[in-house]
Amino acid sequence: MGLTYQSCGSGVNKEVFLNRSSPEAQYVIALAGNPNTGKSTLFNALTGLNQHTGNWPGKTVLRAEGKYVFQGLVYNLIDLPGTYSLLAHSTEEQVARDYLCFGKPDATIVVVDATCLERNLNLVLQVLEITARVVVCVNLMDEAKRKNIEVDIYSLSAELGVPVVATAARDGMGLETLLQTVARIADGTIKTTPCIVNYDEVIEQCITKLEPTIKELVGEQFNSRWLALRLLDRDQTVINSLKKCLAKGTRVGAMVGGEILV
Ligand SMILES: Nc1nc2c(ncn2[C@@H]2O[C@H](COP(=O)(O)OP(=O)(O)OP(=O)(O)O)[C@@H](O)[C@H]2O)c(=O)[nH]1
Ligand SMILES: [Mg+2]
Repeated sequence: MGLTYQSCGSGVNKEVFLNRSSPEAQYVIALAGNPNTGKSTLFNALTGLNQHTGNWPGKTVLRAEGKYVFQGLVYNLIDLPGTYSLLAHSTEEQVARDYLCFGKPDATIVVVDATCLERNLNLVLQVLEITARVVVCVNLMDEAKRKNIEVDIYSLSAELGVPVVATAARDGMGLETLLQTVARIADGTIKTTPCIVNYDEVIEQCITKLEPTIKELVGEQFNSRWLALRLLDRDQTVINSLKKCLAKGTRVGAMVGGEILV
């Protein structure tokens, strides 16, 4: 839709085109979710920046970065493009997926739409396959209320094995609780037990065979189960990103020698 550096305005971080990690930040937090769930609205509310928002999908094309301070600590917040999956069928999906896997954020907020939870939970499960450091943010609670939709936050949290927080980002509702929860995930106070998809026996056997070799190659820094699944998919884009990451020996998303890794 022709989103350009100029059209993004001064609020959007230049990181969309040039990655600039805030050196004083203690933690890096990623914002993921389906298109149109309010990620950029949340990003703007927390950072005071002006990332593109609107009620059409696909506004955030590449990732943007800002920061916020909570209880004296600085958090770098990364607004990822909206995606329905992380299987890298599009640039947006690849940007989001690579950031979650190779950028190794300290916590990931998955923003879901309270009015169509079922569709959104597919992505939540995919994110949980990559990282356990997740907070699910059930946004648009005001819309859900208007439509008489009730969301059982406690049961959802119990089923997913990660904290779930209800918000209406446009009105600032629930943001304090969200920040508290994200802080506790980032500093390791909250340990999650994410719901992991179990595949057919033959696939699980292949994962078991592949994982030790992957761990030998990448150590504990990346999720070997998820990498095994992608290798079984023969996903060349993951292999390419992993090669880049290992060659640079650092987080994807970091600026190395003037080059952006994703
Ligand atoms: N009613 C209501 N509307 C919201 C809320 N949060 C966001 N919106 C609206 O939802 C629309 C989409 O919000 P965005 O923040 O652009 O969504 P996004 O997830 O960044 O979308 P993509 O960048 O396309 O992935 C905008 O019109 C927002 O004003 C909320 O809590 N309640
Ligand atoms: Mg957006």
